[in-house]
Amino acid sequence: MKVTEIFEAKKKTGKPVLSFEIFPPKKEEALKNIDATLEKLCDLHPDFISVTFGAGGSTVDNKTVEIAKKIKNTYGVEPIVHLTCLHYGKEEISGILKQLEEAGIENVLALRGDVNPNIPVKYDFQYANELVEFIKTQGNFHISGACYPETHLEAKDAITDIHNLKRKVDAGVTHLVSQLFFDNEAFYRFYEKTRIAGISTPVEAGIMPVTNKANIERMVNLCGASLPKKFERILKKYENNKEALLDAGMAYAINQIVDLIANDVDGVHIYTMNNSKVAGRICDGIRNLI
Ligand SMILES: NC(=O)C1=CN([C@@H]2O[C@H](COP(=O)(O)OP(=O)(O)OC[C@H]3O[C@@H](n4cnc5c(N)ncnc54)[C@H](O)[C@@H]3O)[C@@H](O)[C@H]2O)C=CC1
Ligand SMILES: Nc1nc(=O)c2c([nH]1)NC[C@@H]1CN(c3ccc(C(=O)N[C@@H](CCC(=O)O)C(=O)O)cc3)CN21
Repeated sequence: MKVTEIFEAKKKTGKPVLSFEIFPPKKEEALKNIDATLEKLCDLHPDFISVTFGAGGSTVDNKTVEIAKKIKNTYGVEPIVHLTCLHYGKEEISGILKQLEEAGIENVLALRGDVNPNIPVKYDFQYANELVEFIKTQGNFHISGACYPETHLEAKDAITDIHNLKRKVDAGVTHLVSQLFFDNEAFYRFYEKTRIAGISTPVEAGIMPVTNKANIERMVNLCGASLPKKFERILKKYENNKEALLDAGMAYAINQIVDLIANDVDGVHIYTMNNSKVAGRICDGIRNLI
């Protein structure tokens, strides 16, 4: 099923779409555990699960398609396959799309991807909208894209970023997933701007539950998300108490999601990142809201 159809069906129920994100583990050992993780995540009945793509290098070692197939065929959940294009060329992307078509996987998330200084850039694509245009020529895929409630770090300003987002939507993106954020007001302001710009696709809110301080700091540096005062106080108070920080992080994420749902958000995308325990705790907290 295409993601657009999932949004249409969910809209009729008055409930938001719920999705998770996972990554193919790098270590052989973790790869063995992925089945147990997938089983637990799929037991929570998300509407779809997105699977990240390597930053670059060999497409042969890339486990993304294999994991997406498992999500679809073994667990009956719809997968979305991320595709990044800075470090891949047209032929490689085309090859992966062929594999997806053969596997009956219809949904992709077209990303430019982060710059990896250790891998040479291929110059077939510079921005995600170019990847979207290329995918359009390669088959009948539903294409999702990323968006930035607090503006992409490399963008000149917020207006330019929204104009670039509109270009990406005009190229064929029909669903947006937001970068992670901790301040819902920033998301609401951004959502309004997308409507003013003439973007009418559903926008899912990206929520990253705090599991440890180092991880959050790394992600905040990479994404440029602002930290509200009340969130900073939590991080500071519990930075040396792993269990307490996890409890507080769960409560914060659940609180954010409850507020988003109360404000009729189209969907919530949880950056669960292979942590089924965290996904389970969050779903427990919102069981009657979704
Ligand atoms: N779930 C995930 O894995 C997510 C990953 N990301 C990462 O965020 C980064 C950016 O990816 P995308 O949003 O796909 O990139 P994008 O190509 O849509 O935008 C990247 C930057 O280039 C600008 N830009 C876009 N199109 C342009 C054009 N045609 N001409 C000039 N400037 C343009 C944008 O304003 C932005 O500053 C990547 O590193 C991606 O991997 C972001 C969100 C979620
Ligand atoms: N700029 C940007 N790049 C991204 O890759 C990205 C975003 N933004 N925004 C949201 C999601 C969140 N992402 C994440 C979040 C956490 C981990 C993580 O916990 N990684 C583990 C293990 C990594 C591994 O084994 O490969 C870690 O401990 O760092 C990974 C990707 C990827 N996404």
